[in-house]
Amino acid sequence: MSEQELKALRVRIDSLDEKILELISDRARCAQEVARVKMAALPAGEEPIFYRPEREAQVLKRVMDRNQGPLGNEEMARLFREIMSSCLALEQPLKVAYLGPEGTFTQAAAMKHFGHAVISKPMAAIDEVFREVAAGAVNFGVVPVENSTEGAVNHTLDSFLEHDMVICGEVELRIHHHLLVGENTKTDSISRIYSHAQSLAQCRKWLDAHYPNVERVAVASNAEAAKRVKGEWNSAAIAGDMAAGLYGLTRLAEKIEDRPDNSTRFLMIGSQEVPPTGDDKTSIIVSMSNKPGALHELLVPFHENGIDLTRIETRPSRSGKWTYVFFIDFIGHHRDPLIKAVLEQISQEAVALKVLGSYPKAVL
Ligand SMILES: O=C(O)C(=O)C[C@]1(C(=O)O)C=C[C@@H](O)C=C1
Repeated sequence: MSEQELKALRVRIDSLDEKILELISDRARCAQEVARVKMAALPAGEEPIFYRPEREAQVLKRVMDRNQGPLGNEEMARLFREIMSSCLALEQPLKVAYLGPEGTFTQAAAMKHFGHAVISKPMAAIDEVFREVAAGAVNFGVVPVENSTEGAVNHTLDSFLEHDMVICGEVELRIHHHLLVGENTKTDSISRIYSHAQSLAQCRKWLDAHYPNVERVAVASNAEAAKRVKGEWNSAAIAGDMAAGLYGLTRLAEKIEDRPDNSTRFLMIGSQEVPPTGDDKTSIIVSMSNKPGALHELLVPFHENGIDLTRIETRPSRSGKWTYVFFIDFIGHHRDPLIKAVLEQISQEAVALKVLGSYPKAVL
């Protein structure tokens, strides 16, 4: 390519950037207008709701449907995700609590779902995220709920039994783990490997093969593990990209998770109900009486009405020995007439039924 061709292309890029800049600014002004309209339409004394997850899901889906490349759908949606995040911040900057410290996969999930224009607050434990949301100190919380290799995150499920919380979104994140060390650490000097228990479990086979005799130490999060090894010459951490970058660590080995499709699903929790989008999921908690066939009775209405269950999890109910609650996720919104009827049917047999929330299926 000649210098002249390159110059001409850069002139074109400059001119396109100017148009994009103008269009983004136009869009941001529109969002400011939206905020004005939302405030004007408000009955006296009510708090305006600026964040509209159902609308955001529609915007991102529309972008993906219309995209003709060369950028991929996910890439394009990610760009629009950030534009929308900045537009919302003009209306109202969202405050989001997540399972910290900084650099955790939960923080990465929060950014993937809300974009980077939020005020994010790391919390030390899952229960603290719930409490922060319940206290109204933040608008939303982000917590992990299940991993494709290791299963349910029980702390999160149990927190739903203790707090009245609405699930208003979900996001899935591909989890890649790396073996990270500080500047002066050599491969053969490692005598301890820190990580979160779930991450150690997700890399169990790799660790057995490469570091069978090295002590594995479970800590509160992978970011906490990364933070520790920064100052220790004989230890390593298992953590992801964000933590590696944040603490300036070196990757001794990359993508060491045992399963290449290792993914974690995260939930957004708040107090705001989300209207239907036509492509939603619902999460419920049900407790049945302790009698033979109870689980069958619970599942029959879903089967008979052709409702797609995406997950069922059992946890001790905490209100009696050997009694259980079921966490069930299924496709549909609790305001859909068919889902309404099914929930009605189940509640007649159930000891208790609580809808945790209906929310748009993850777009990104
Ligand atoms: O449509 C709205 O209600 C808006 O506030 C605009 C907008 C956007 O930028 O598209 C911004 C924030 C909302 O969460 C959803 C969409």
